Amino acid sequence: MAVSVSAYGTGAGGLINGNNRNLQLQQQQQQQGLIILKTRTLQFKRVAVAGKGVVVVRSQKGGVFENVAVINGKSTGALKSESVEDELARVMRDRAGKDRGAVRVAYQGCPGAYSEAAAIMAHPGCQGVPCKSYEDAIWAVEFRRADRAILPVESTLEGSVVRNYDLLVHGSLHIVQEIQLFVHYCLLVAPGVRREDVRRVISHPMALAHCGHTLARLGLDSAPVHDTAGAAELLLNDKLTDTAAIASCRAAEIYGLRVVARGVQDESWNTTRFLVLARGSDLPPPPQEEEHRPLKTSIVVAHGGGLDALFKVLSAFSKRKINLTKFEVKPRAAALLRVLDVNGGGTVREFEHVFYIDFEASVADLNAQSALEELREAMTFVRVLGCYTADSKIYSLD
Ligand SMILES: O=C(O)C(=O)Cc1ccccc1
Repeated sequence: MAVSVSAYGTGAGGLINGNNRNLQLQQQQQQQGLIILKTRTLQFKRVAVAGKGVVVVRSQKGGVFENVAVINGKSTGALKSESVEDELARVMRDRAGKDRGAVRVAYQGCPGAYSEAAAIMAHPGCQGVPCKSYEDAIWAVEFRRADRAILPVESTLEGSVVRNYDLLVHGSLHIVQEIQLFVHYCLLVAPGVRREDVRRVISHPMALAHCGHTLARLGLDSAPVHDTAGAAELLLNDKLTDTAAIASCRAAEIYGLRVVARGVQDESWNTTRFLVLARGSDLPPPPQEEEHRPLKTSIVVAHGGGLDALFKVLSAFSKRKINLTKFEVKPRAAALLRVLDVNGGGTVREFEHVFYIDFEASVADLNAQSALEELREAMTFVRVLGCYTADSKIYSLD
């Protein structure tokens, strides 16, 4: 009987030793606010200590989740599922109020997703806030359910994740940090499934793209799902016996899956870049120039078209010897950039021609200010998305 957990622990250290029917729990591992538990009779995915004593454990019978126990003396009968969720939400809110230390980082996916790992890399000890979509991760920060959001925005193999750039440009959050990862993928199966039983693979679209040649060589079909860790969870919940998930080793641990292959990515040098976003009202102090970690500024430029636009933008930087690390022409097929033109009497204007640019200088640098001023005169719309320390290191993630 697969068991899952409905909320995210804060690693409050509150070890659960509740004796509840089959639920003799013992702590196995504590990671970054997660307590991985196993029991003799039940394979827990994860049991969250949402606050003092309130732990919810769910079982799934025929696809229907029900709460089999709530530790701390309250029997399941006393709690209907929605009240359990409400109680958890209340406890989590209380804890969030008390536990100001842990930065809450919203990410798209389930615990064990690569974005969660990137969040922990960016903010060690952070509290992950799993979200159903990238939009939800951004809304979580907008509505103060999280302090930061982390989004994958490009990879060397696949280029930019245009829809995430669009989310960034259309939203009001600012880039405060970048982190680059070598993402190394594993092939996971549910317990009892053999490698030779696998006919297809499910995972996040970007993970499938990064492993495309490997999957073709293995003769495996593939289907995109929500996220890599969500794919791992699906194997267990739907008892899939002919399907594998491309996900992390950590997802295998959390969801009790077996790793049948490691390093299934096509190119181990492939790098995925994540951006960390914050509310404008909550920006960290402006980054200081450090010798080995130059500053970077990201901007978006929209214009009315014309071949000279490209020349004007490039010359504004080149004549000031400002190095560009990214120059992306937003694909025409993607949604138009729609902005409220406050200078134009508050009219909404739509732009078909948009450049995403990163340059190596602080937005406060006078030389950069001069280049931005020239762009503002020549272009219709220029917005600074953020100024942050360039991360020259590339971390490895399994
Ligand atoms: O699905 C995940 O695990 C994500 O966090 C998205 C993702 C997928 C592949 C590489 C980097 C991020």
